[in-house]
Amino acid sequence: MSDNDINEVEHLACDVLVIGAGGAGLRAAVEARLAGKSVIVISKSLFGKAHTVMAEGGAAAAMGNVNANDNWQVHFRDTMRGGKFLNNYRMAELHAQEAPDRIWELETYGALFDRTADGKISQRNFGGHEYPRLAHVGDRTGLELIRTLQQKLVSLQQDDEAAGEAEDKLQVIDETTITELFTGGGAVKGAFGYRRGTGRFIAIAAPAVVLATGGIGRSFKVTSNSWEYTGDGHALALRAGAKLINMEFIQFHPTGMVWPPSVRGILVTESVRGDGGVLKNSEGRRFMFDYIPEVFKAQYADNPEEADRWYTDPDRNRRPPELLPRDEVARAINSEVKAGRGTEHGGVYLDIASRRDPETIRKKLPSMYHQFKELADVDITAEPMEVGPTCHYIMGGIEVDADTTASAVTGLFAAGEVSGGMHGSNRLGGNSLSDLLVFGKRAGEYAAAHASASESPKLTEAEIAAAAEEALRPFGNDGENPFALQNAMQAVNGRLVGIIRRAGELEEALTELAMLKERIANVSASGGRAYNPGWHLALDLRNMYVCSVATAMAALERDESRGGHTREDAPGMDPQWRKVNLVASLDRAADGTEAVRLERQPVPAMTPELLGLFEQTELSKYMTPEEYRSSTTGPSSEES
Ligand SMILES: Cc1cc2nc3c(=O)[nH]c(=O)nc-3n(C[C@H](O)[C@H](O)[C@H](O)COP(=O)(O)OP(=O)(O)OC[C@H]3O[C@@H](n4cnc5c(N)ncnc54)[C@H](O)[C@@H]3O)c2cc1C
Repeated sequence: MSDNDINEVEHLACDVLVIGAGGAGLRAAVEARLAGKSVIVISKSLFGKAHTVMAEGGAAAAMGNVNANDNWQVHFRDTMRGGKFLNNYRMAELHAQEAPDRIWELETYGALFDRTADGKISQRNFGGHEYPRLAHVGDRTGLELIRTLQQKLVSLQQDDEAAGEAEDKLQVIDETTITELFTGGGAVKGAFGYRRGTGRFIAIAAPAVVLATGGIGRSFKVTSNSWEYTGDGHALALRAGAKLINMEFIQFHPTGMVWPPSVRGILVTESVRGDGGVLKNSEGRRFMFDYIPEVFKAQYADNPEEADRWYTDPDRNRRPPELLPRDEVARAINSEVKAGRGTEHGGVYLDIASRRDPETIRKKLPSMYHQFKELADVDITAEPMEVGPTCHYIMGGIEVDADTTASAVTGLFAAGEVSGGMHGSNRLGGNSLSDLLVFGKRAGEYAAAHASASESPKLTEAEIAAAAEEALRPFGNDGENPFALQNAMQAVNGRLVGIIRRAGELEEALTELAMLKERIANVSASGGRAYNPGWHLALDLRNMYVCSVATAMAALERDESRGGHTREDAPGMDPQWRKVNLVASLDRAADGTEAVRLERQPVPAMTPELLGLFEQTELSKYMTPEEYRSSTTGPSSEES
């Protein structure tokens, strides 16, 4: 394409437009194409570079390969406990029921998981999961998942070619960022964006759009997330009229690298603890025994001997407290560092060297071995790692119907990390890869069905011109540099909306964010449109901003502590708050200014059958008596 084409908008159309080429987007695309629809998949980064590719530990699915006692009911229970019972129970139920099929199906697409001695898919232990449950490929599971789904896409394209399809029925357009969704009459009708390499605009008409854009981690400085995670899908959905739920719940993974500064935040997989690693403070104390909360006391060992026996005899011993859900471990590390028992660089020690032999460590954790060797000059087979909490995942996201993944906007679906509800207040490790497979498939299926029942929409020149004008606005501004503004926003979030929160600080955060609003509206970009990261960030900033405001507002409103939301001034869970979802929407004034609105919405009540999977004594720790008394008296006999 010559530079002369730069001002010509590229026009495309399809039945199902999938925004995002991570696991959720690719799984949705496969399903929509299998349903006979024409599909376009858009990816902000290079194809194959999505967040999913970074996933290390594995995908949780109750296949029962390593412990035959596992089944969907146990997985459901673990997921609800991990989310502190704020989960959309129907999503958690579908997820637990369908995850095994989604994993087995991946094998039929060509995935090669690690095996047990008797040839089944191997499953590893992870925090909050009662049994070994994570199907994995060493510590590079996401890479295999993406490789497999990409291969499936290529095979579908080859099928189309062999069938003599004149048109390209399954297109992948990478290095292209969507900046607007087009809507009309309460329905989505397409999207607008730019090709990063050239700056040329692209407009795609589609009656069904699946958002699969991942998370918001780049709003924080210390994060395991890559540059793409600027909350684009969350913000696009809000602007289109959809709602976000429970944006206050952000997962700070307990173990990110803390040293050297250039790699601070990069993830240290939970598999290190799943495979025997323990956390120690600067006094050499294995401190997690001091932090087992009341609600988990029955399931976690209170002494090192029992904890260590669990690795070889899980049926007769309780789990090590290093494998508590992530929110608990992150808070414990934070407390140790605050109490002055941290390491030189402000973390704690994660020690696998003294617990497993070097060969086992290198075999089970090859990426971790190389990561520490190359980035920190630390040999994890001989010395402990220094680790600390890092912003990792957002549990909040687009409010969707559990079965169909439909948002409040007709034709707009969402799956994967960008959607909310499934994980409640805290996600268990491994439950994201299975979530994106289960709900990615459902999104593709229901988006295809919606497209079948819809007319092909038309985009007007006026709405395309308006989207182009908005995208070019930073070039006409005389404001600040986008990188400086991103730093400022990250500083506010890290300092005032981080792992431990207080009402006064959240109010301060909202005031400081409000002051940033004007500056972000006036952010400027210079240079040309081809490969211009300053311009790209200038456009991302307004998305990060709106997500940050939704998070701070919800964090201020929820004056209790639950999962990924800890209020120092409101410690402990409140059963009344367990019944509340905080729902954010966007009000738009005539002059185009946006304001986030927050409302309380009741959490749907669990069915008696699902309530019956829990002991009433356990439910009483989370629920009001009226709620848990409607349940029967404990786990059904279906389970062993
Ligand atoms: C280091 C690391 C390790 C992890 N390990 C595990 C694990 O072991 N198990 C587990 O279950 N979870 C793990 N997670 C979490 C999990 O990987 C993610 O939550 C999950 O992969 C998200 O998948 P997704 O399909 O929703 O989105 P992603 O994989 O994040 O993909 C998002 C896609 O959207 C595109 N996109 C974003 N914005 C736009 C836009 N405006 N226009 C066009 N495209 C856009 C991106 O380019 C990308 O293609 C890990 C996360 C990290 C960071």
